[in-house]
Amino acid sequence: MTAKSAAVEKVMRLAPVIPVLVIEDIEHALPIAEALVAGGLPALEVTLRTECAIEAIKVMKQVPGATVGAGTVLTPDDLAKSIDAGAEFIVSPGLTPTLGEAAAKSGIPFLPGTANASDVMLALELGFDRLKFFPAMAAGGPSALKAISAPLAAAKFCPTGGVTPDNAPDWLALDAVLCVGGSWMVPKGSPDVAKIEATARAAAQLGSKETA
Ligand SMILES: O=C(O)C(=O)C[C@H](O)[C@H](O)COP(=O)(O)O
Repeated sequence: MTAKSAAVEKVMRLAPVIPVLVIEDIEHALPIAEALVAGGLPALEVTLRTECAIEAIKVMKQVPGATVGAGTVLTPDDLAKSIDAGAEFIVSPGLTPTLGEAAAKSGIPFLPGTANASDVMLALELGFDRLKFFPAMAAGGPSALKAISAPLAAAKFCPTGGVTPDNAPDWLALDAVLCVGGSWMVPKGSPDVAKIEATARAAAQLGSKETA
């Protein structure tokens, strides 16, 4: 494993699933984070897709046991804002040299997005080998990732995008997969915390990868 990716691997091994969160109302941030952590999913990815996302990162960090990261980080500016808010890891749907260099310079655990062999080769060139595979199902599903990782065995992945409780076991069965990401635990709208906790608990049982 590369030195740059060691810290993000720790985040990937916290649980089999990283919930991908779109927080529309800041009042939802705390109850959602509490329910997910109580259900056994401590790593939380707050996407920078909504106005209150940065505030939501700050709020969720107050939950004991939560490891809160920023998702949909597209630019060095997004990266800086996320770090200022206290994000503990960074997820991006893709990878550019500019973003990769900024993330490396900051030293924050970084999970860049890749969708094909060339993306993975760029990530490896930049020193990252713990990667998001996005959009996981649309990019070909488990068979595509299996094929990509045959010649690029140094890379390990968090497939995200179209992952469901039904197909997650197929992903988690791959040697190249350390965890998956998904939004299914937290549907849109006012949070039903009991339901979120129960869905999180089921997700946490999906089969975690022990540290080798
Ligand atoms: O926002 C980002 O940074 C992304 O890369 C996209 C998200 O990871 C997916 O949209 C989650 O996918 P679903 O679980 O299918 O909802």
